[in-house]
Amino acid sequence: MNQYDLIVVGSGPAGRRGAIQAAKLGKKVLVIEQGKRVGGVSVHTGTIPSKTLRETALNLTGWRERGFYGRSYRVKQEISAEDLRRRLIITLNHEVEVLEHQFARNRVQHIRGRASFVGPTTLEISKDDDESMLVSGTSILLAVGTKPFRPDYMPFDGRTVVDSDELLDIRELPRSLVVIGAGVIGIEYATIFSALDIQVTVIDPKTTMLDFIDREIVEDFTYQLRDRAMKLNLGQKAEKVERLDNGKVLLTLDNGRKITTEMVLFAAGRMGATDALNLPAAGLEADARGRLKVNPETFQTTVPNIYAAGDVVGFPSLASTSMEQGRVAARVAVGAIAKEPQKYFPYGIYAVPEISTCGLSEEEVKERGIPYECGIARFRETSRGHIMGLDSGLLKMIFSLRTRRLLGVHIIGEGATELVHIGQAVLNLKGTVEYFVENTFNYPTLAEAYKIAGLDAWNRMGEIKAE
Ligand SMILES: Cc1cc2nc3c(=O)[nH]c(=O)nc-3n(C[C@H](O)[C@H](O)[C@H](O)COP(=O)(O)OP(=O)(O)OC[C@H]3O[C@@H](n4cnc5c(N)ncnc54)[C@H](O)[C@@H]3O)c2cc1C
Ligand SMILES: NC(=O)c1ccc[n+]([C@@H]2O[C@H](COP(=O)([O-])OP(=O)(O)OC[C@H]3O[C@@H](n4cnc5c(N)ncnc54)[C@H](O)[C@@H]3O)[C@@H](O)[C@H]2O)c1
Repeated sequence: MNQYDLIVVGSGPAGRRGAIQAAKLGKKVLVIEQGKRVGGVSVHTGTIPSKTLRETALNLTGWRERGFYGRSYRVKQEISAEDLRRRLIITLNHEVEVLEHQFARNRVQHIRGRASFVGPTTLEISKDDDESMLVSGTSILLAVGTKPFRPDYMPFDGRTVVDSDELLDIRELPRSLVVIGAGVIGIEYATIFSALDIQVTVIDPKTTMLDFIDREIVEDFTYQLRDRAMKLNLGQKAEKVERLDNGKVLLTLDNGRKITTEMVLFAAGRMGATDALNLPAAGLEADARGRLKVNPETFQTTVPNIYAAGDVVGFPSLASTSMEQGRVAARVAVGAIAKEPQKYFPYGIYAVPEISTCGLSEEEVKERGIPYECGIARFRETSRGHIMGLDSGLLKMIFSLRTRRLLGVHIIGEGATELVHIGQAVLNLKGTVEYFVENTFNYPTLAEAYKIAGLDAWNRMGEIKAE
């Protein structure tokens, strides 16, 4: 039986970062991945495909130029599923190639197969050809991620009623789409398909959406979605979903309303992918959603030599945070020093328009009883915004009146997910409103919105700290 310093199960963001970190520290590392190619959900069915689809949709529709040429402007008149898939395949191939090369040059060994525990230090790898082998690791990092929640009552067929994995394989674009679940996945896909001029309806039993985002940003977002005729049925439940003989799908809502659509995307959460791991053999147990409990600083599970990182440990379930968790877990696992991560990480929602946020929302600041002031800039106030033809976009910053420090930055509009990092740096470096007032920003840029929002807050804050 081959013996390794660290065995990593899963090659998504957490697994690959963890594996490479341990290899850089001179350790003998094995990655076990059941998928045909390395990369995990992030590369094959999650982050990268959805963001590629978004970019392709925006390019082919000419979305970014519509501020100048009107809503009917299109770069390509008839956009097909094949148009979207073509670019997806090229992007994914590049991603996999880079990963395989990283594994090879760092001497990370990689075996394709499904891992399950035989004991706390031993895993069995089952391969496609029914062969299996045993491997042993001083430490084991579980980076198995999640899979879509697929309840029995949903008549999935991979064609007209699909989950977010199956959506990437559709052969034809529907003329209408109902999205069940107004979480991040549901909202991102709903707005991407709406940008393709597909009639989109979103249904969610909750009366609000994206609750972790500043309300003012969500209100602006909601206004923009309604303005382009997307239907948001919040506080409503799809009680019955039936496939009809004519190929369409009929939904009956709890208020009696009926909706007929060509396609349903069910995006109501994800489950930890722990069912195949035979956890009891290692002395571990997952919760009802398949997730593992870890020490949030070391990512150690209740079994000392077994670590878990990424989506399988729950919130925040992002590729970005998963990478960092995997790196920290691997360092602890092989006995290296691991610093605590910085307090504030950004959240990017790649909807159309995109949203990004870092730090406290206005609601959270109020809840904590911190006296505060907000500064707001609209992209249409910036020269760059004029050049780009932007008629929407908003940057909001919240400052403490006691310390003058930045508490949160919230952005909606073009480039939000890139722009947020300026705010993130100021937050983590404990900067104040003066940073934005006293520094010169490139001109014309969208980043100038920081200056405008900083001045907006500063004008109302005065120059003296509140008691
Ligand atoms: C549609 C969608 C869009 C997203 N967009 C974003 C985004 O824009 N930004 C962002 O930061 N995050 C995004 N995410 C979240 C992001 O994809 C995840 O946070 C990230 O992939 C989690 O990484 P991970 O390493 O935990 O596991 P995963 O990427 O889920 O990878 C786990 C891997 O483990 C393998 N595996 C599981 N069990 C076994 C086993 N028993 N044996 C061997 N291999 C196994 C799986 O095959 C898989 O390849 C998105 C997710 C989805 C679904
Ligand atoms: N840009 C990004 O960073 C990004 C993008 C996509 C996904 N993700 C990550 O993926 C994870 C999963 O996203 P998600 O959107 O699937 O889950 P989620 O848990 O965020 O949202 C699920 C939504 O479905 C609703 N819902 C729950 N059960 C339902 C039911 N039975 N019927 C109808 N609606 C129901 C909930 O009210 C909720 O609004 C998130 O934690 C997110 O962090 C991140």
